[in-house]
Amino acid sequence: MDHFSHRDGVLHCEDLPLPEIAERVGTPVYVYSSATMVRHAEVLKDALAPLGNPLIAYAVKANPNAAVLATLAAQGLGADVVSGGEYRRAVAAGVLPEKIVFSGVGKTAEEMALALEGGLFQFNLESVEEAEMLSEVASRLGRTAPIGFRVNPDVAAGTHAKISTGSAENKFGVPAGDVMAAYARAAELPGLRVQGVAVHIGSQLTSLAPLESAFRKVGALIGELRAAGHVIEVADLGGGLGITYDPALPPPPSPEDYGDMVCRVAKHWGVRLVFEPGRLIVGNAGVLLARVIRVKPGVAHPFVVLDAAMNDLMRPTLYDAWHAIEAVAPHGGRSTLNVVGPVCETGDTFATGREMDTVQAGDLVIFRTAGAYAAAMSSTYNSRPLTPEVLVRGSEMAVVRERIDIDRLIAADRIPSWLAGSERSA
Ligand SMILES: Cc1ncc(COP(=O)(O)O)c(C=O)c1O
Ligand SMILES: N[C@@H](CCCC[NH3+])C(=O)O
Repeated sequence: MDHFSHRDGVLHCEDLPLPEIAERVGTPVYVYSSATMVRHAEVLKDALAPLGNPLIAYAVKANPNAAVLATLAAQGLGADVVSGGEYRRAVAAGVLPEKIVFSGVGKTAEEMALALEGGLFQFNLESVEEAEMLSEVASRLGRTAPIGFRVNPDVAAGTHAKISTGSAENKFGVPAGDVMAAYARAAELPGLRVQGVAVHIGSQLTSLAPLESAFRKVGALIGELRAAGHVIEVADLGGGLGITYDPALPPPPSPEDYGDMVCRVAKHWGVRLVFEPGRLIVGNAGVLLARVIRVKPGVAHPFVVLDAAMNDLMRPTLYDAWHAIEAVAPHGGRSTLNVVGPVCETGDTFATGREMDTVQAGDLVIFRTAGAYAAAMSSTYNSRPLTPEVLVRGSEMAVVRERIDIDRLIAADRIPSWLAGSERSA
């Protein structure tokens, strides 16, 4: 069921008409459906239930809003974090530390200490150098760090090059040929307890084949590691399952298909499985609601200039990503349009030659599938305010991030004293 649908000719989020949100909070604004997030969490839990007691550690980077994290924590989900900031956000929102995995190639000693003191399920390490640093930090704190290495299985994920992580040339993970030596070294380090293995090959994967190939390599590796005397009780299979952006394209595999594949491959590994889904849980639970500032004539097609821009939604310019754009209260016609924002970059283009609802100045539009890697990647480029976020539940709404306005941004800047004699102070 789609929680963003038309009722009486107007798009609603659950039971709330989107124009009401625009009126109360202004535009642009991110709008999230609580019911969609809960349903996605439930569908995934059901799909993975045959695997025993898997840990579903939501990838916080997809949408780190505290209200989103609290919604998912209430569903029993843990968190996959990649920074001290994400760790702190997750814990502050109610995620249990024992359900947190810490990923990422560049954890600092401070971030390691934070997670060791607060507690976590596992560090996913990406190099021997990192293992050595973690052992030192843990020893200094009188703790033992539970670890697994993230292996780079060298499989082509078949996704956009900028979000592919499991090929040999990517910075992520320990190369397959170095994995046994990495575990041997970790076993010697006093501050570490080897417990698992991890893999993650990329995001927005639309085929199960590369995932299955990576997981089979992990299965073989578990056998080799055990034969070498390591205790392997955990396998973290990462995230990456794709979602529908363009309904005209074939749908990605369902969570059920994914669960069946994992069952076939991993059910008898004798480990606790961990999953790190991000986009799958929140991607289709959010839209970006924006207003048309004006429609400007163009040579090939008119330009629809919105009050949202690339600083609010980076995905189109960064990955050539396609997001559905729809009028909130369609007038009935269809047109071929270029949809752009006000930022001074040609890349501030959301769609070129898009056949879509005809719109005029003052109309509201939405970008669908803007729950993941959208608000999370926004900035204040061009001194634009940071877009607020709203969570809807039924006919209730809550502003879950305020608009960070320009006054706050100006107040955060400092003019150094050595400029005191300059013209501006005259
Ligand atoms: C280590 C790790 N885990 C999980 C994810 C979440 O990926 P997705 O949102 O595609 O499920 C990512 C992002 O690619 C990641 O780098
Ligand atoms: N930011 C990317 C996904 C990155 C996944 C993180 N490893 C996107 O919007 O598709």
